[in-house]
Amino acid sequence: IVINRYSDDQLRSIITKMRERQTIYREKVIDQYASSPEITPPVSEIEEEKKIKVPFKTKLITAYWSSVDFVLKPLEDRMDSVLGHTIDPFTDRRYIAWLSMVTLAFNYNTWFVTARLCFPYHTETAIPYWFAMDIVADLIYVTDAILFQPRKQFVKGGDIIKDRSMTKKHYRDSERCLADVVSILPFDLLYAQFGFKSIFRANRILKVDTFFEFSDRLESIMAKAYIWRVIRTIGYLLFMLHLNACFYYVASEYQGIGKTKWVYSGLGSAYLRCYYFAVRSLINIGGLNEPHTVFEISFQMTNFFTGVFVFSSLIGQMRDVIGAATAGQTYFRASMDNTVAYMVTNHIPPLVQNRVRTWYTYTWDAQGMLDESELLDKMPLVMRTAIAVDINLATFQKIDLFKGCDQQMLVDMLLRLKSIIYLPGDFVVKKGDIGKEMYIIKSGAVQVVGGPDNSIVFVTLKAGCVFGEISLLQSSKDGGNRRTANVKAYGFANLFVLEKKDLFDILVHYPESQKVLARKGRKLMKAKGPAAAKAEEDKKKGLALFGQKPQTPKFLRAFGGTINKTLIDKVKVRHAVIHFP
Ligand SMILES: Nc1nc2c(ncn2[C@@H]2O[C@@H]3COP(=O)(O)O[C@H]3[C@H]2O)c(=O)[nH]1
Repeated sequence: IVINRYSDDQLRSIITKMRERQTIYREKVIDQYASSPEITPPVSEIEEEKKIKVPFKTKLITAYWSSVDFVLKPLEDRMDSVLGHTIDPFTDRRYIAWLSMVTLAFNYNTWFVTARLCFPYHTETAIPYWFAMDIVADLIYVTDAILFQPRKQFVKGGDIIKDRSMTKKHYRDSERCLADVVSILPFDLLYAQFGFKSIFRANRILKVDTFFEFSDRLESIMAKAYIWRVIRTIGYLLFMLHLNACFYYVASEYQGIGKTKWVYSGLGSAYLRCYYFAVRSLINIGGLNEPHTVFEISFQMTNFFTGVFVFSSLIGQMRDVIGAATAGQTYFRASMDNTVAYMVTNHIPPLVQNRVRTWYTYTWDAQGMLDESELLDKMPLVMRTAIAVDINLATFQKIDLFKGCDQQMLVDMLLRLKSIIYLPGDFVVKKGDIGKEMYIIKSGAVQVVGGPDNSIVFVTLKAGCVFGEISLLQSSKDGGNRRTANVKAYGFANLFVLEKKDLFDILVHYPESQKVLARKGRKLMKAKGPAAAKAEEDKKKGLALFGQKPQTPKFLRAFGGTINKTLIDKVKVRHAVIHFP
């Protein structure tokens, strides 16, 4: 019975919405990371049915992991206090240290499994040692698979998953886990049937992913990552030679050791001699005994081809790594060479050329690059801010001019700074010029100079001081925006430049700071502006010794302006020559 059509419709729509919402919440309960309802359509019935039907294989795997958990849970819980609930694989140094251990174990397996397979290294006396070392390597593998890998945090849909059950599940579902499990399968048990043979340990090589992970992490934390890259490439080269030495020994055994001139003679250290053969043969050095049999010729030819293709590409890779590491230096050299060539073509005076060269060399030595901003521009704002704040905020907070200004304004300013280097004696600011930027001294010093030939030094400003702010903070009315003094670099001066346009762009957003700076600007103008600067100049020249010009006495004035003037001029001359009391 419908009493009111409208209210009936409303109620029905509410019920439908409630049902939909219930479905979504149910879905969220099953998977807490499911996307929001606006994006994900409600789960259809068929999909839900699919979820319910768990295949036998999945059931088996779940049962397997449950039993593993049952056995390992006490150990895992105990290790929580040492390793933490989960591990951040990107920043946790302990994890990187652990990866180095696993890499060591992996390398032990990779190099020795092959060597032991080909060379007669399984002697009665050596077997116990091999056995002991194998066990140590296996323990490292197992520890990694049980305690470290399942703890590794991962990123899902932008979220860092730190929940242990999730990290464990993520690892267990990954191919890495499959490789890890296969790599620790104890085929060694077959020793009982077939004897002590390293072939049963060949599956240990499947843990190669850990080696690559270690390599990536190491690169990301090293200041000079190219050093590791070169070492790694050399490692690949040595391993190729090692494999070749192994093949050569097997080939020699196949032909009969010492049977022909080409094969290994059986004298001295087998490994060393075979490695020596591999080096000469793969690097195409030559000077080897000529192969005679078809087998020997084929082997040798394959070696030469491998040497040409594989070795040349590895050596090329090494050149790339070193090239990338010195790219900055190459760019600097090219820039300097081009500038010098340009100056020579345009007959620039040698003095200027020398200054330009000095600037290039000093800039490179001081900051390791020509333009820092080029590098920072590529970064997201938040990173640039972090770097700028870290390097310069403390210095900025100490600057008197900015005291009382908004902190955020200072941060905004830091982001607009440009670094620039002046050579000794360079004029940074010239009196009377329009002030379009202000400077903060990063390192070195500048001098405010004046008088004839700029020989009077009013003040020397050091690292952390600001200059060029007076004209910047004045309006262009009445020439207030003109530089009030000359400022010269004393030694090499590394400065930050803040352009007027940038400063005013920032100040628009900080009216309070704008007022503070305007007030300080007026004060500075009074204290150091043209009038004050003139007085200071006079003082430095020595004229200020006599203080203010005294008023002409009344009775002298009575004698007339001319006498008065002559008298005073005479007095001035005497003052200038002798120290008049
Ligand atoms: N006129 C003057 N300028 C000074 C003095 N000490 C430092 N300076 C700086 O020298 C700068 C010259 O250019 P600005 O006038 O823009 O700003 C000036 C000040 O920042 C001083 O005693 N007098």
